[in-house]
Amino acid sequence: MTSQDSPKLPKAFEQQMASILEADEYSLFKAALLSPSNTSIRINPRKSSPLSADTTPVPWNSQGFFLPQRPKFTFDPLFHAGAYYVQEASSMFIGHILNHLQAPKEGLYLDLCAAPGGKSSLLADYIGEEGMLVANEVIKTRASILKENMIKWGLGNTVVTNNDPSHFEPLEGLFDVVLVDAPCSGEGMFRKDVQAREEWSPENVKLCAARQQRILDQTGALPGPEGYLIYSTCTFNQQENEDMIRFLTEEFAYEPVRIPLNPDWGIVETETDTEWGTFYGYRFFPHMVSGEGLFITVFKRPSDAHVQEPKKMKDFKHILLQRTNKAEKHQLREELKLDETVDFYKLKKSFFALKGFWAKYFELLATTLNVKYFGTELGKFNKGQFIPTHDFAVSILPKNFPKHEASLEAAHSYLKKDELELDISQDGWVLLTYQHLPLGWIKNIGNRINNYYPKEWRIRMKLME
Ligand SMILES: C[S@@+](CC[C@H](N)C(=O)[O-])C[C@H]1O[C@@H](n2cnc3c(N)ncnc32)[C@H](O)[C@@H]1O
Repeated sequence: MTSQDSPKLPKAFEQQMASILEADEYSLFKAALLSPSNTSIRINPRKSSPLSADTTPVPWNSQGFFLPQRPKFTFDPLFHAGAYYVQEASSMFIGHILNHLQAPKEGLYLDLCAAPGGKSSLLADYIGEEGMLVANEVIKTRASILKENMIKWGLGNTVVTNNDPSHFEPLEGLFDVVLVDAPCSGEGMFRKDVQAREEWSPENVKLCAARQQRILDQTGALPGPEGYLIYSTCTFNQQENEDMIRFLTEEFAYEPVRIPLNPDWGIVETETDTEWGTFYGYRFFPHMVSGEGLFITVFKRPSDAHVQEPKKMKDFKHILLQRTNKAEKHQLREELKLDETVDFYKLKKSFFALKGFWAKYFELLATTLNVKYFGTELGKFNKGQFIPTHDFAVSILPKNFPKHEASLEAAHSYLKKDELELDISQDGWVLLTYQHLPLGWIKNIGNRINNYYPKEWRIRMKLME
């Protein structure tokens, strides 16, 4: 269904917005909310691929681009290679915030409400090789989607967890940046999502605000000294936005942070007076910005806030995970040509890679939270032969394997998990690439080429002629 199929907005919502906006502005706002939304993507800077010429840049994020129309992403092999993320433009403002804060790249970041992973992929880009991100999602099925998206993004700097915010309590003072992109009443998504309009009610706004308070109450002490908490919603009402600034600053010591804006962007700054000073919020209204509705605000912990420094554990006791021994590390480094900065863990027989610097943080997280994924799952040895995973194929780790560049047709066959007819001279594992980006593994066994694309990820839709 498109937004035009159901042009009605809830009456009480209209009244609420009419009290937030001036009368002449309100009609522009309503018209924008009932018009089709833009499509935008954020490119993966570590998997560069050519962009078509007819894109327009997102003003506040140099990796973001508007597309002239919405393509069928499913049929674009680069989408499956993790070359870009389809992300609504307003959300990309977090990149501008991080750049302005000069938040430490070698920091530990938490995205508390992370699925499907748009903002996590942005945080992962920002910290790159140096930092580590915990991308958490409380709903199990959504945590699986988050995991898949972070694997495709391929940076190997993320731990995906499936926990309630209350489970983070033992980790107070551990994080440099915490993002709470809270579940909300979704008013800013009305033009994209008709269901959001149908589910909206003043009672639901109240329920959402109560849930946001609970989440902030459980999260407010997680950033360490001079750490940041970024709170965002995709809704317009005061209860879920400015009232949360008041709540957080009543419960926890925080300092205000002001983010510079270019007036051409059309973003509205709001001021909320509290006992601790004036705090700033940033509102994205669809009639003023090229993007969906969003509210975002930034808080800074004082320098005397509680800090937690994990100690290196003598033993790492976990029901599923094990550290690797010297011989295993040596074997993996030799086989995969990975450098000394990479450390490894073992889950059953499969090996995972993680930057060694983060090992003591990871072990604390793994013994506190329900970890669904971390770093990059590399593969296992079977009778001395290394069997690589798909995750390794699409990761940015160096790969010491032969490559074969696929045509668009061959890439589609591969992604549908069809039988492949390719002219390949090398035997064994071969990395199939499209526009030089890895799509996954194939294996040449002489009379046949085996397709190792993950069954659960295969394209099921019929390709158009
Ligand atoms: C706005 S969405 C997150 C979008 C995501 N940050 C992104 O950019 O792709 C909010 C998320 O919060 C999760 N959620 C729902 N109830 C929650 C709760 N009580 N505590 C924490 N997260 C919750 C939802 O499942 C949803 O994935």
